[in-house]
Amino acid sequence: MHNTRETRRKLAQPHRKAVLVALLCITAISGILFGIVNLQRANMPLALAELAMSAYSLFLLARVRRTAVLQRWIYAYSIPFFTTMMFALTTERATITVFGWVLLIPLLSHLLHGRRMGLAISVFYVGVAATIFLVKYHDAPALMQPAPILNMVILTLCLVTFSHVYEVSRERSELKLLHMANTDVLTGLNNRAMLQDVFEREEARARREATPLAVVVLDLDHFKDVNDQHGHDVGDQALIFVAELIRKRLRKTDLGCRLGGEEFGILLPSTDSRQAYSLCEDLRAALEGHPLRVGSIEIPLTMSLGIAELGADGRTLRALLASADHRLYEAKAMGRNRVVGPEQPAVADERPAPPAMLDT
Ligand SMILES: Nc1nc2c(ncn2[C@@H]2O[C@H](COP(=O)(O)OP(=O)(O)OP(=O)(O)O)[C@@H](O)[C@H]2O)c(=O)[nH]1
Repeated sequence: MHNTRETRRKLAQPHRKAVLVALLCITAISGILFGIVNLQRANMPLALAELAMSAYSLFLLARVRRTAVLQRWIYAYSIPFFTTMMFALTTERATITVFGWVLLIPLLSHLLHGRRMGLAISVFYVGVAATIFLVKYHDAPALMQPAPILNMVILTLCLVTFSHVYEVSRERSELKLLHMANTDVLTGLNNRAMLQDVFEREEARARREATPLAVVVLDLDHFKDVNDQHGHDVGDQALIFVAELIRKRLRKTDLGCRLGGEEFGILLPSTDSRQAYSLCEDLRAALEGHPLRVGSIEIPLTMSLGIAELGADGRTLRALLASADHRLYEAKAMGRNRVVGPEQPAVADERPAPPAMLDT
């Protein structure tokens, strides 16, 4: 249920903001300096464009610090900035050194727009700059030699490539770190931090769309005995086995996680407590019917489950986990290997107690 595109955007936001703020400060100062120099050289169109870019940067600087729509302001800055650069290249009095600024485009566009849009913007503006260069200097024999042209082409290609590789690798590393921060190392399920994140999003959606949402807490019965009788490694295998069972049974929109120890949590969007009960019963019966096999031994396992529903049991994850946990302990108290939900209070039933070997 993880939206990678949205996650990438969120992860990149602080970097992009920092780069944009730094750039706006540099543009505001250098716009004034170049504006003054070009006024003295009587290059009015360029001087005015530079002073206007400087004033615009100051205006954006006041906006971007608190904006919730950073990407729009990034476009609002980068496109006029790169276009002004192209305009500067076309002016009669611009010296050849102005083309040096073009080398900034691949770096800035990747830092501001990410790998895809950054590459597209780089290729477009570098292409425009190359065209201006050829139109302007096609009859300058000193420049139209293979060596200077090769220098410029290779230097530009290097900058486009390095900026792109850097951005791709930064994105991958951040996604990997985020995945590690949200994953339980032993079982590969999500952890409590991820449950909190997803709960906030799903609770807002449930409120907006008036749909139900259920939270389940489940705990292995007499798990201490598994560790004591078969060792900690086998206990770990049992946890992985149960995690796999949960993973297989859940929909893509559900979220299974390990809360800690032998306790697991499940978030079920668009699911009321009756539907959650049926899923929990399936899980309970599946574990009861499939003992863990380690070599030639079979280790019977059972679980107890408690269900809470958004609204009736509270609106925060803490309140829902507390209700589900409370019902889980009712299930334990009633003999274990059972499900207790708001609609199905704990009552003793005819189901056999968990395997005797684990009851020792
Ligand atoms: N192998 C393994 N054991 C763990 C892990 N985390 C917690 N445990 C063990 O899980 C056991 C939990 O024991 P208890 O809290 O007494 O619960 P229980 O034996 O399942 O009893 P009930 O919950 O009352 O049915 C302890 O022995 C912990 O050491 C883990 O990551 N791996």
